Amino acid sequence: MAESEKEAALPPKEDFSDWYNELLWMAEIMDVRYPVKGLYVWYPFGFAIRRNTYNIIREILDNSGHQETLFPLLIPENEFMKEAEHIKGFENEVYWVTHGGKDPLDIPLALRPTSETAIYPMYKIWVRSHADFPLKLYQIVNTFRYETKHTRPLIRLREITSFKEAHTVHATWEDAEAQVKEAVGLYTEIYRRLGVPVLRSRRPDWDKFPGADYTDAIDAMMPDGKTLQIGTVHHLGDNFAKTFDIKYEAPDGEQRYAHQTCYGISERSIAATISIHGDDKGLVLPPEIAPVQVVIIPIIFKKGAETVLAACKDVQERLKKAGIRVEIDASDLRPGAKYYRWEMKGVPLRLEIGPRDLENNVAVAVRRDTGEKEQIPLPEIETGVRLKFEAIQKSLYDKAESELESRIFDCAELDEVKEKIQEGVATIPWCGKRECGLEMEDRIGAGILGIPLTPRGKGKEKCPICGAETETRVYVARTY
Ligand SMILES: Nc1ncnc2c1ncn2[C@@H]1O[C@H](COS(=O)(=O)NC(=O)[C@@H](N)CS)[C@@H](O)[C@H]1O
Ligand SMILES: [Zn+2]
Repeated sequence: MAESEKEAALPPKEDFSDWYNELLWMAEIMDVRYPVKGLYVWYPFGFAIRRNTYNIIREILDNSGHQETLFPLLIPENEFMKEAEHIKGFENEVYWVTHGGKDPLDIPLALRPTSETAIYPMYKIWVRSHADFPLKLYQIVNTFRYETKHTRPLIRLREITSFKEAHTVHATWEDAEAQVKEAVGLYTEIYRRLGVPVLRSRRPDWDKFPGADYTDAIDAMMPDGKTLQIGTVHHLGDNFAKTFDIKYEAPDGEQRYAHQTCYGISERSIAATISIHGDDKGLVLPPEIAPVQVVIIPIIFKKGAETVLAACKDVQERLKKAGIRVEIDASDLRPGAKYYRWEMKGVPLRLEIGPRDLENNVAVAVRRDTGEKEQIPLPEIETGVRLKFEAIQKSLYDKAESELESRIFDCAELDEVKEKIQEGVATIPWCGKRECGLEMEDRIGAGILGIPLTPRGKGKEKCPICGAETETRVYVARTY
């Protein structure tokens, strides 16, 4: 567990990078002191946020026809090296196991960077007929990528500890396309539950997943104006089916290659949530994922201390019975120090109960996100707290959404794009030709994020590189 007192003070959020690093420690999310670069340790409090977040992900996947499973971590080299594009995309990132004890392994084993090459040899055995479709499995595992770019807890790890990967199989390309659309919708819903508004776009061809026909991506806007890729959905066509010989008997008796998709989310989901909602006092957590949803602070004076404490315990019991995660802070810290500690941990609602409140038969509810104070009659405490949670959830999302919208800038030419991506995401017309796209990236010094899935074109415009007429605008942004 972390030291009792945190000496350092949390930097202001506008120093986002320092704020983020300090917060992970002061709110006890992840400990970065593990002696392997890119590998970090979950504190129990952070792990509880992860558990609550992934319960939402499981709920949404399980309620949309997915089944959870678990495949091995180690992938034999001969399977890993089967799909050319996939190899090219991952050969510099994959870790290899070469020995078992003192014995060198006759076939080196890859630590999964993602699990296509672990799963698809099994899909080849399992898939027989169109009646087997749609096959929609997912797993939540750790994966390993030898990232050479700057590693960062929750954002860019070498051991991705919370990699949710779904792998689906369908009869036709169109069925797989429909699944991609469903997955994009599911990811949008997952992030709405986390209070995180997202940008959805089709990655340019040169930035799609290795071995995919195309990649649709979900990006969040981080406080520093850079975007973070917090989910990706890939249409794999029949590329992997041909490589791994995944065939099915069609209704007409023909043997056909299957069509596939895969889509992933990692602990970046938590990075985005704490970064977008946090403030100068620390975490601000959506109630649904807060490990502690309510903290009760007894306001104790010499006289009547017992009565106040007993009332607090009663409120705690009632809230627990209502399924709410609630603590009482009856420590001998002065109230201000208590508020500081629980605000750092993002507890959505504080209930203050003192002798005068008992006389009025109320508790004073203080919202973590707005600081707003309001009395809740004790007889209705359960309902009152639930209503506060709903108000907090809505307000977090609405605030983040208007912040995101205010940081999307429709630009007329490249110089304006260069300037605006310092603050957020720019849109600019693009004819769609590769050479124009690459030239544009070169001139701007930042990447094309993608073509918005909800078009943002403004009628007929000109490609800033070749002048061709186009109705498409693309997102351009600095990214993590
Ligand atoms: N090093 C990393 N650390 C944390 N999250 C990562 C890392 N690399 C990728 N991710 C997250 O994992 C998601 C899925 O990764 S991916 O490479 O785009 N896609 C796949 O691996 C596909 N097999 C779908 S599961 C990404 O959208 C990104 O949000
Ligand atoms: Zn062009």
